[in-house]
Amino acid sequence: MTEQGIPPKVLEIAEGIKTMRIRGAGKIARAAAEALKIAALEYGGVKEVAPFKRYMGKVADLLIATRPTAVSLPNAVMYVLSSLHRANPGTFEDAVNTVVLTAEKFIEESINAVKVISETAARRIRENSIILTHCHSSVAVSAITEAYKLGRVVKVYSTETRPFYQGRITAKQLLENGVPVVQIPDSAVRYVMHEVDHVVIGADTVASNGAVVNKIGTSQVALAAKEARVRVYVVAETYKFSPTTLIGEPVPIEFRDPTEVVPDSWLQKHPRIKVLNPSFDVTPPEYIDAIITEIGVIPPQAAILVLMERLGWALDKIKQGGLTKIKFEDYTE
Ligand SMILES: O=C(COP(=O)(O)O)[C@H](O)[C@H](O)COP(=O)(O)O
Repeated sequence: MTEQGIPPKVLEIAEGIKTMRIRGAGKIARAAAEALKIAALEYGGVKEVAPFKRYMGKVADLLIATRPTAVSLPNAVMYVLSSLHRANPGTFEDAVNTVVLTAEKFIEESINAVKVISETAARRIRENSIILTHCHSSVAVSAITEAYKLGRVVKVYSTETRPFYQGRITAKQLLENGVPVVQIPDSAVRYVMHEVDHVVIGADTVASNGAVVNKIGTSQVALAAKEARVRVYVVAETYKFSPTTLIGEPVPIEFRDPTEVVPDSWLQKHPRIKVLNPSFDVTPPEYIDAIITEIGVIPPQAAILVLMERLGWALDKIKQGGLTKIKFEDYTE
């Protein structure tokens, strides 16, 4: 990336998100907040509020364009930049401070949310449980580890999560935390489901109707769990709830390069075979038993209440402007 005037460290974070060196909805959100903080501190333009706001809007657009599906990314960016709108800073220095302090607040609250969710989720895991998780969710790993510390987990099935194999990160982290883990191919989910007591998964986006968008294959896991009457818990911070879904905006699903699925040489050999690589899917609310957030455990159908409680400021904006999408200049101008 070669955007003019944007500090190299910020470009590096944006590139890291794009190439999935920084991945997982929570980490992406915190990295974006950190990038905004760096951008504010390293701003090299005219030291006045208006050009600074325009510059921050540009940085926001760059960050948001990196990956489309996890709403944690635009929510984090909006949380930080809307503070500029709310605080209405009189001086350039106040404006920079506002961004820096709000970014730090977001990061701190986000880390704290993971802790609260983990403690809450651990209490819902029964003694001697076998857990199944999919992909790599830092909240799910933390929640499962917390339950293990309470002596409630005897084994975790971790799917390998083709094509990017995030499940290997999950397996390694759980093992480092002392949790007995068994790595399985995604296609073995239904085979092991009869043994499983709880499915614990993360989320990239929760829609206003309680549908959960998460790593591709999550909906198949939930389907197999429903058939086997296994409870499915989604562990997700409230900034993963999407305000724009309330006005009917669909959650954009990211499609990634075919070479993540098959090697380029194979594609060259078989030019008429098309390869589809959707990165996320949607699990309908009826396949989810509870969404565990830092403000409590809710049935997916109560997602709207979380949106009103935590993202009311974004909802107000939608109502006022009748916007089909929340635009960043609405917060920064
Ligand atoms: O689907 C993924 C990661 O997808 P990707 O690897 O494509 O980013 C995770 O389950 C959620 O992001 C939640 O993660 P966390 O709980 O860490 O926020």
